[in-house]
Amino acid sequence: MIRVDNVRFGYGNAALVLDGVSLSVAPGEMVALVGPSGCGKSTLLRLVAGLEVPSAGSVTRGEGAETGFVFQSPALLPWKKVRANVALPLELAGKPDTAAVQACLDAAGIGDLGDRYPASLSGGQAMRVSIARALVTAPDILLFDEPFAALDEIIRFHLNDLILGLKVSRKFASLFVTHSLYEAAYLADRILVMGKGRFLGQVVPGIDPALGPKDRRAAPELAAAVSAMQGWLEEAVA
Ligand SMILES: Nc1ncnc2c1ncn2[C@@H]1O[C@H](COP(=O)(O)OP(=O)(O)OP(=O)(O)O)[C@@H](O)[C@H]1O
Repeated sequence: MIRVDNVRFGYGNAALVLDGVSLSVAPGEMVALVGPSGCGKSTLLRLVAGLEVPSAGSVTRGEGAETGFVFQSPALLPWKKVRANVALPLELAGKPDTAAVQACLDAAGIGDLGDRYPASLSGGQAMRVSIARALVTAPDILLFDEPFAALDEIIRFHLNDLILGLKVSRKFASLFVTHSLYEAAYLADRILVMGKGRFLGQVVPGIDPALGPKDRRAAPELAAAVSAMQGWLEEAVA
């Protein structure tokens, strides 16, 4: 669904931010990107979204693939009710669909908040609205850029489980940028560890998908995946 082939990219005449990066994401697969601040994770997402163009190499998405974005800031329009915020991508595409909006509110666990204004929501609820808005066009690809970094840990755990459920029910392919090695191990099928402008290595947690949240968080595979990521990152700074 996503293929990045030997991409090089720099902003303007500045030094290269990405220097020969390749990755692929299969339909329904979630790949996490972790790495130190400034290594180029967000830039890579922008290239995959088509917001930037590589100076060498190529980025391809599945033919006709619909792409959605979830950022750290929910960026809701304060003068519109929750329902209207979620409906916005469909309105902009000229394809209003009230049932799809309600289905996405339900899927995000906020089926009863459609008539509220953003100012009345908690941070976790606002993020759920942002997720519902990203789902409303039934995307084949979802790009997450540190979506839960500003939220407290318990809310973050709930949202992690929401994403795991949606990944199965909505079947999108996704790239998930996070600073949390633990979150990456909990969510992703595969984790790509980045150093400055390039990949250092890959970690496959292999946690049994049948495990419930409590057992998943306690799984030895999760701890092993975090430790493997730490290994790659420490080697890079050594
Ligand atoms: N619009 C821009 N113009 C010029 N340089 C930029 C721009 N955006 C990012 N950069 C630079 O590109 C490099 C990579 O930035 P990027 O935001 O992709 O890193 P990141 O890994 O996502 O960082 P963080 O984890 O802190 O969000 C940094 O040196 C940054 O200063």
